[in-house]
Amino acid sequence: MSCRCGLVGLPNVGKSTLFNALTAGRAEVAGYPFTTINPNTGIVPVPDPRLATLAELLKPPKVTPTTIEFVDIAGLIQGASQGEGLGNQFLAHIRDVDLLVHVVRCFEAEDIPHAAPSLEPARDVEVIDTELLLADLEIIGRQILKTEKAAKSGDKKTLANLKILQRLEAWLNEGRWASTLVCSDSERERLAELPLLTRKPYLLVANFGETEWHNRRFLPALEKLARERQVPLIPILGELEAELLDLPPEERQEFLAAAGVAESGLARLIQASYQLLHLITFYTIVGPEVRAWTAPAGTQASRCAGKIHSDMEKGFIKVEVMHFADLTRLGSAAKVKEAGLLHVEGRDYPVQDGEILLFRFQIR
Ligand SMILES: Nc1ncnc2c1ncn2[C@@H]1O[C@H](COP(=O)(O)OP(=O)(O)OP(=O)(O)O)[C@@H](O)[C@H]1O
Ligand SMILES: [Mg+2]
Repeated sequence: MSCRCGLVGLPNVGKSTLFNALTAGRAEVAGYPFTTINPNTGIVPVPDPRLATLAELLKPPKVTPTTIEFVDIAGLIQGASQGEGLGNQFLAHIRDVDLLVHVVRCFEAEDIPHAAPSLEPARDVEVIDTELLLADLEIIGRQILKTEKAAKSGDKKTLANLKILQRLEAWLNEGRWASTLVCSDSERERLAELPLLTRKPYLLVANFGETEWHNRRFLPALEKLARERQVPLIPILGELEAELLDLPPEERQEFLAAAGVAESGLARLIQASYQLLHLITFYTIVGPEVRAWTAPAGTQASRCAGKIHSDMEKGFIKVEVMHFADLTRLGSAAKVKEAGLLHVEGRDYPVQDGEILLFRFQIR
């Protein structure tokens, strides 16, 4: 399923710190570059107010949130696309993820070396983004060479391929991202076959120290950049949030509030990632368990059943559907049915975000 979020950025910007804060994990964190070499992977529960409301209403013994996966990747440096650092190897790890979470350092610390002569987050973002663009340009360049040879035959489809590749090359050369190139469906399909980094959904995380959080020194430049690029920007006190993990959740909130943070940046990051991946949440209420599940928007009911159990997909008969909003407004499944708001759908039904599903199936 498509929901792997990769933490990328320069070395020593706090990727592993953030990963640990997200996953309550124990990835190695240290004040020297390239601490992380092999990617760390962790499964993270998705904070979900609707699930909390269902739990409150139905009081089931067991409540299971849905999850999303984060991958802590090694730091990239300038020249990575040319093999600097562990260059291409790290880029390969980035190709494996579905979403790029670009972590940028917004904390001064003399004892923690920075990959650039000064701390300038907006420029640091450009350094990494340029490497991603260059890596894509290399792929496109190779494809163009190959396609040019093949196009000599005059084959129409090959000529069309060549055209979109050349258009994308010019676009990337202007510093723009493959994801923003306007193209036809068939062109999009062609580009989807290539392992391009700049086609992936992308968001920026600004990892602040407490001093910088309060003086807001780096924020305006990053906000401007995020606006221009039309990407979400999530400011976060990464180290503080990682340290608070040892405390019970209520106390965490108190500490964050004391540091001037209204809402945990981690929760915002998880939710933003979820949205960018165009995922929906559906719910099941079976026996003692209320559970949230994730699927890409538009997934058919039988495929959703398959996420729960392959037998449910194979033996799918129908699905009874009600909406979260109706259940919480009316208070019980019986009342939803009485009001005529429970509908029965077949295997091709595209499941909507917030629906509560009861699958009917036979074991074959
Ligand atoms: N918000 C922050 N404020 C202050 N220090 C921080 C913050 N976030 C991380 N650090 C410190 O920065 C150092 C580098 O952190 P970390 O190992 O998480 O970076 P990384 O990006 O994973 O590095 P690498 O690319 O080498 O794996 C650590 O000493 C960590 O404690
Ligand atoms: Mg690391």
